[in-house]
Amino acid sequence: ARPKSDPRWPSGPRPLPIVGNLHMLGRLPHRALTKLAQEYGPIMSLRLGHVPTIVVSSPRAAELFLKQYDAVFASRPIFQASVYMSYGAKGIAFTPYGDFWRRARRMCTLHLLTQAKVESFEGLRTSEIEVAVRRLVEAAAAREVVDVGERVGELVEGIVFKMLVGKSMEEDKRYDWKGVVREGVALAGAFNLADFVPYLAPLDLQGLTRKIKAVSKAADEMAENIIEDHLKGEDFGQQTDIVGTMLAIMANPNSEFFSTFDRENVKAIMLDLFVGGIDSSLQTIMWALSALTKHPRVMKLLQEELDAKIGKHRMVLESDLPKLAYLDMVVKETFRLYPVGPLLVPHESMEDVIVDGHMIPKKSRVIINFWAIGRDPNVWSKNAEDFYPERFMGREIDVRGRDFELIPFGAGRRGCPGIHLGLMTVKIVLAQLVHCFNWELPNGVRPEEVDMIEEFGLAMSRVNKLLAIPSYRLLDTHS
Ligand code: HEM
Repeated sequence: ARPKSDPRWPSGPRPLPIVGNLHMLGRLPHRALTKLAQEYGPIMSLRLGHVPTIVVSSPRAAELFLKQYDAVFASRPIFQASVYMSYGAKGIAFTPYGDFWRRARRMCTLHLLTQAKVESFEGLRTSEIEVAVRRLVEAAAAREVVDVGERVGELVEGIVFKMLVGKSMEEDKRYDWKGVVREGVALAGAFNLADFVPYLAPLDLQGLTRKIKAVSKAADEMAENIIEDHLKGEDFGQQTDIVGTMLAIMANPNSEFFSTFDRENVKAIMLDLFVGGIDSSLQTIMWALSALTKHPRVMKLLQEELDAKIGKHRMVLESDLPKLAYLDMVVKETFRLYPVGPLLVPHESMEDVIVDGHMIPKKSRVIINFWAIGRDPNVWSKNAEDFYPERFMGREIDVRGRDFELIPFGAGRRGCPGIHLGLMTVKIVLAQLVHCFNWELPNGVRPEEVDMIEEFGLAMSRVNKLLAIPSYRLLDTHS
């Protein structure tokens, strides 16, 4: 089908030969697409290279694509990154809809990423957080300027890695684990020309495919080692970490997942959990801390809530989290303004379908611009650009994919299966860092000067470091 010739194909900017509208995306595609949608509407069409693409930019339109017609749009396009990093799309996140994807995802939601499984790691989180807090107390005593991202990075990587594979990255000197995961995330999130103009793929003009191949080789060796270490472990079957649990389920003849997945599937699923699980939580915490540093009024209110509900004589416990209503609003406001997945992950249609009067052909790519929705004054009123957590007061708006004005985890069949883990990590780490420390800006930097400049990627991050001097604010033995 040549969508252009169908009058019901949604309107959009005129494509150029070969590149289509790719050249219009720039370094910050979520912003460029938001501007274009202001001209062409909440269901707009583009041609990215050769690929017919629909961009969705309002809550109502998102609900059509992710709820009403979710079954049609629940597939994913295959990217160069999925070919090499996921063994030909054998994982979850970048795997087209089908029987395999359904079973892999079912295993995650039934066994690996359940609320109960997430809660079972409370002890691990507590001890990792205590180590990080202790180190920060030392920095505080020395009035040290800390690179907040580095500290939070170590902490979150430590927690998630231990949960996934049962040990820390530092214990295993064979690889630069962090480097591999970080590079994998960066490459999986890049717009690769080869994904849009197939006949240019062999030229690899941006050099991305070469880099993808190199990092997948390292990731494969790492994954092989993790699997072997688990299978050889004397406690195989008793291991509680997520990879150990997965391998035990697959080896159990009574499990519905017995012999379902081959070695490459196991590695691909595992790598998806690394790529999906670490940076998303880490960058969300960084955006929240940056916004709080920039807005001392909000920081003060959050610390007052922590003081009132917990008191200055102890650290935050996970069981305190449900009592922290203002923290919940701060986290929602962070997701709204600084979503780590501003365009979620691309979807692909599995059949021709008419949505809201528009004919959308099979194999169209669908981009949900949640960044545009989060900043739309028609949805959030005139102060949409302000960091103002109070906007959620008394409003039943949830992040779990039910309320389409706030979908940082996506929604529907492809919505994030790691949502419990993500929310838990973000909330407990953020609460603890704000409860235990004041964060003062160094060298006379004023709060309003903290910049919020973003870099697009699979997990959108700050461009510049956040530097601050912690000072301990609890009245206990650490001081
Ligand atoms: C703050 C934390 C997180 C955020 C904001 C987040 C956000 C997202 C988003 C936006 C998507 C795509 C949804 C769509 O396409 O409609 C997604 C998918 C996914 N996420 Fe997360 N995520 C987070 C944490 C996690 C964690 C902790 C894990 C696992 C360890 C995880 C694993 C995945 C996987 C496997 C998918 C692919 C699902 C599929 O394609 O079926 N995420 N996430």
